[in-house]
Amino acid sequence: MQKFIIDSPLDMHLHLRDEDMLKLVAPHTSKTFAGALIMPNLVPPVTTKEALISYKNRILKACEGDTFIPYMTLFFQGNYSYEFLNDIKDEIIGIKLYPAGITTNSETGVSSMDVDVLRPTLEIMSKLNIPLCVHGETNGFVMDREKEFMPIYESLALNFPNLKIIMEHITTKDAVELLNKYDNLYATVTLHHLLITLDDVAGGALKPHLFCKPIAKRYEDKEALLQAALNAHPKLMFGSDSAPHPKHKKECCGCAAGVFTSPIALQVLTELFEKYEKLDNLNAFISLNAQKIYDFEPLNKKITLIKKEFEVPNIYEYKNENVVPMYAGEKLNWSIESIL
Ligand SMILES: NC(=O)N[C@@H](CC(=O)O)C(=O)O
Ligand SMILES: [Zn+2]
Ligand SMILES: [Zn+2]
Repeated sequence: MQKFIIDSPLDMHLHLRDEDMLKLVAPHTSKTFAGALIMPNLVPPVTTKEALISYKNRILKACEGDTFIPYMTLFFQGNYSYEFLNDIKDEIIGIKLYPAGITTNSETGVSSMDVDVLRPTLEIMSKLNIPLCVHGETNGFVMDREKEFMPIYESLALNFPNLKIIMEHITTKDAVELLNKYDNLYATVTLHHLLITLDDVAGGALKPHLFCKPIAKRYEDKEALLQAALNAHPKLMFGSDSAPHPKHKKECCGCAAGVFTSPIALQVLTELFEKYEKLDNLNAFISLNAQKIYDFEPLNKKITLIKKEFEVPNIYEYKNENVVPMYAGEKLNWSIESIL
């Protein structure tokens, strides 16, 4: 096959940051994606209606000229009232919960994952039909953090059967298996976790641009994620978790966690699904599943990919900001031909 059309791609887990970094990275998503779920971990995090609407407007401005919907999220706090959530519910697609200190800009996240502590807010969310997106890691041993979080997902799923729970950026076989156990559990998976294991990050010379949370795991985990994605598991959505940090914060002592993949995501996914002869499932994985899970209005943006070499730039820059993409300087087999 020489050409492939992706219908209304959606990125259901995206970090756009703010100010010049927002202006630098947003167009890399808004040109080629129909919409994206925007993470709220700014400094300070997005916790008020005012902050949310003004952030949405800054995003729309950074994406000017593109047909693109930013689906906004609120940063979970245990003290949101029914009135507050009822008032903001039409502005948001979900609320993102971070255990405190577990990842970039999560210091003000929740300090307890006890269901009874979280119950008041989660009951309001169930009633108002607001999905819960979760960064599911404990603070245990780094390779076991997601696995150790599985009982927490189970107890959330059991205690709040009417709450849609999205396990964000899953990285383990255990999480894939849990998807099939509870009706109200869903998940996103990134591009990089379909491609790399811990070996690619730290098995040879350390690769800071592949360092992210949750850390890439074992071969069998990658394999389970890949099979679920290639077969367009109906409860799994594409969420790039494209998480830009400036080069000096990646290539240093104390490397920030996050992989920047927005400019290469569609090309690499096409190559991957083609390699396994699963291109027929790509539109479900990258768009239809999310539309069903989140109940979207119909979308219409067609991206034509062509089998033609694309050399990934070494760095993207705007004013004083810069960011190094995954596969910097390398050649990909597919390029974006046109956008309609
Ligand atoms: N994934 C990451 O490694 N980093 C994300 C935060 C997150 O999604 O956990 C970021 O905001 O930089
Ligand atoms: Zn996260
Ligand atoms: Zn993220």
